[in-house]
Amino acid sequence: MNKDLLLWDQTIFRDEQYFELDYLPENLLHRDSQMRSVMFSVAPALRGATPLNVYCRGSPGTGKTSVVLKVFKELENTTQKVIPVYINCQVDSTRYAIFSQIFKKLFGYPPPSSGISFKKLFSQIAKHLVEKKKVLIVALDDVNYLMMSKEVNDVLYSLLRMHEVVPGTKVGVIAILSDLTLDMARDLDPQVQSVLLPEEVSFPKYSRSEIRDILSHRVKYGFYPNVVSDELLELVTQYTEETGDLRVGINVLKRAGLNAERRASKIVSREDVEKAYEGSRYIHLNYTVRNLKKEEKVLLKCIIDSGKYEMMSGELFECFKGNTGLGYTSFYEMVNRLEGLKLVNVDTTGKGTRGQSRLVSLKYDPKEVEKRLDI
Ligand SMILES: Nc1ncnc2c1ncn2[C@@H]1O[C@H](COP(=O)(O)OP(=O)(O)OP(=O)(O)O)[C@@H](O)[C@H]1O
Repeated sequence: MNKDLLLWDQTIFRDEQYFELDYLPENLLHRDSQMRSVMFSVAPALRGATPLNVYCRGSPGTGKTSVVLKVFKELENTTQKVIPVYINCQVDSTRYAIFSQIFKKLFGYPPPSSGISFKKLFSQIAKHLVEKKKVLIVALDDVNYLMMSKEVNDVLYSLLRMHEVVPGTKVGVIAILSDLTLDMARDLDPQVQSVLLPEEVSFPKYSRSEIRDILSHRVKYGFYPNVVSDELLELVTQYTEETGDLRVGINVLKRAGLNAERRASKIVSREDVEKAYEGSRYIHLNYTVRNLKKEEKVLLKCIIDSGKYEMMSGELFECFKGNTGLGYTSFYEMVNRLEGLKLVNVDTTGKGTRGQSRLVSLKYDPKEVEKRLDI
């Protein structure tokens, strides 16, 4: 028997949980200052006072959710006075749904399925907080989903002015935003802004060496020794840096490991990684396309329909204008945003005025983009 081959009951994974996307690492590398800032803002709650509100801002896969969940875990381990509630706004995207989740966390069961009015839901939550002397902290992850539906003002207003309706309630909000074209300071009603006044915590993209550090940690604990060479770790790092999203690297490692196992190999090969990347790179595409505005999708569709997968920006603008009725400023902003999201490349070597002769090209296979556009 070839001893280099894996037996059917053997595995190269020491612990597969290190490659799960919801795995919360014990140590969040390179996010000390963000951890400190969020902890500092919520610290007043430990003393029974109202915490500062926080606004975490950064592109996808830069550790925002992980930092907030880590702080929540610490809070729950430290005190009974604070009730942290994590809301995924993509799932719970209305004020009623969000308050139902808060109710469930406070009481341990959901509000009656027969349905109660929002007013009643609100007052039961507030009453409970006052009676039990608890401070409520609500994390609104992917708050852009509330901003698109304009629900955000109602949600924040209800949370942050709860103390005016029911004196004695203490509530803090942590808003997490990964759509960098939106801005809480600009896109909220002035009345809401005047009560939110958040501490902004920014999450820059990880540098190449930071990505390498984080991924090598996963390799060390997730695989047995020598399964992934340094050279291949570098390749995965490079792929991850191209999308700027750590999820891609983590998923490439997992898939590459599975590819190796399928070949009954005890080590991961370059082909295993390259094949894995073909699947994993679309994680970023799925996430970003889903969050685009309709007009941005139209812009991508114009490039796809041209059949060339790249277009001069003047020509692209004509198509965009024809389909949306929007002007050049919106177009210019959207192209920049799509570039920032790493969906298109913009070649700025052209000589035209106001960037009219920039070459805009798709970074992904047009067929893969089109499948996800949903317009
Ligand atoms: N500093 C870090 N150390 C270790 N793992 C990390 C770190 N930052 C992020 N990760 C991992 O990367 C993945 C994405 O992180 P996370 O969900 O926190 O990012 P995010 O900024 O909230 O993304 P999004 O905006 O897309 O929701 C997770 O699997 C997480 O475990």
